[in-house]
Amino acid sequence: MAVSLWKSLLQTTKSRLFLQRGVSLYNGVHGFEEEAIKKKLQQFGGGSINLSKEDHGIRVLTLNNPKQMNAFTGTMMLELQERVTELENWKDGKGLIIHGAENTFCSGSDLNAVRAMSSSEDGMNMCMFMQSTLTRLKRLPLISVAVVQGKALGGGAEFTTACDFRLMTPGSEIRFVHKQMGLVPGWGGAARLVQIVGSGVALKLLSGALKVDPERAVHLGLAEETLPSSDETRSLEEAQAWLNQYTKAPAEVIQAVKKVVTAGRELQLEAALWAEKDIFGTVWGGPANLQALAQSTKRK
Ligand SMILES: CC[C@@H](C(=O)O)C(=O)SCCNC(=O)CCNC(=O)[C@H](O)C(C)(C)COP(=O)(O)OP(=O)(O)OC[C@H]1O[C@@H](n2cnc3c(N)ncnc32)[C@H](O)[C@@H]1OP(=O)(O)O
Repeated sequence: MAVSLWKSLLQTTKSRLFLQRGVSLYNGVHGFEEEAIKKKLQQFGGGSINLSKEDHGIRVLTLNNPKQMNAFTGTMMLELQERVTELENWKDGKGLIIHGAENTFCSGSDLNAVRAMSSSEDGMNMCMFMQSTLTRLKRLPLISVAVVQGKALGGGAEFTTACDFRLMTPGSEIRFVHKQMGLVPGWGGAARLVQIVGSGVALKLLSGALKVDPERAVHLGLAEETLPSSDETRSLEEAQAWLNQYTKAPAEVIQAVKKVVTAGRELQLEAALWAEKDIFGTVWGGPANLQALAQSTKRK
């Protein structure tokens, strides 16, 4: 009796904690010194992370540092955390498109910052900071899609895996170049890659630092499809049309859909079932549900 009570309390706590916004993956117990790393990252400026205005429940996040092929500077890492917080508080959101400025996705960490932060302490803190931000990004109750134009290298390749889906433009490539730098992914990219393509394919992509073109990415299940256009504006429009297929419903329904899928992916079965029950309770008898019940029983 006591064991089952304890177990059920643990499941509830896990499923409730999981649904909370803004929860960092790491804290002082893990040796994460968030304020110290923020101060350090502030020293490596350049570029920005821009978030467009809402358009039919969809916003566009742009990695904007074209002079360095959209490499992530320290201040871009800080701005990304701020934008994710903004998105967590976006009540009417349904979808998010992420792309890089000037027709390339992202060439990973800014190597100038990496060189200046080569101590183990800095490396671990940056790794925990980015893992935490990208985990929050992946858990957003929005359907997210990365539009890969040009190159997504190193941390850029990892970033694409923090989106629900990837669409690639002709001639683009995703490449986990970490091995060539004597590294492994540290932004959570390896763990997510295994979830997306399985451990065998992930092992090949990482150990071979393989260039993954759109055809191969679709074949491996890493990307959904190759967009027809490589032109920046047109490919964004095509991505928007692709995403529209999955966002045609009120925001609270789309958000609930994403939440049950995230729970199913991240929690153990019983905790996922608890979470699903809680999420189901937010839409049962809600406006969209009542409206659907009042209409025809035929699903077209
Ligand atoms: C911590 C490790 C890991 C992680 O976070 O998980 C990383 O991500 S480390 C970074 C991994 N990325 C790379 O190693 C890519 C390095 N860059 C390249 O291979 C090439 O630049 C390119 C992206 C293939 C583009 O080549 P090309 O079209 O020939 O352009 P240029 O090489 O002339 O680049 C233009 C300009 O951009 C600067 N650049 C590119 N990438 C970075 C970067 N990651 N950090 C800093 N700067 C970068 C490059 O130096 C050029 O600058 P200028 O010479 O001043 O014009």
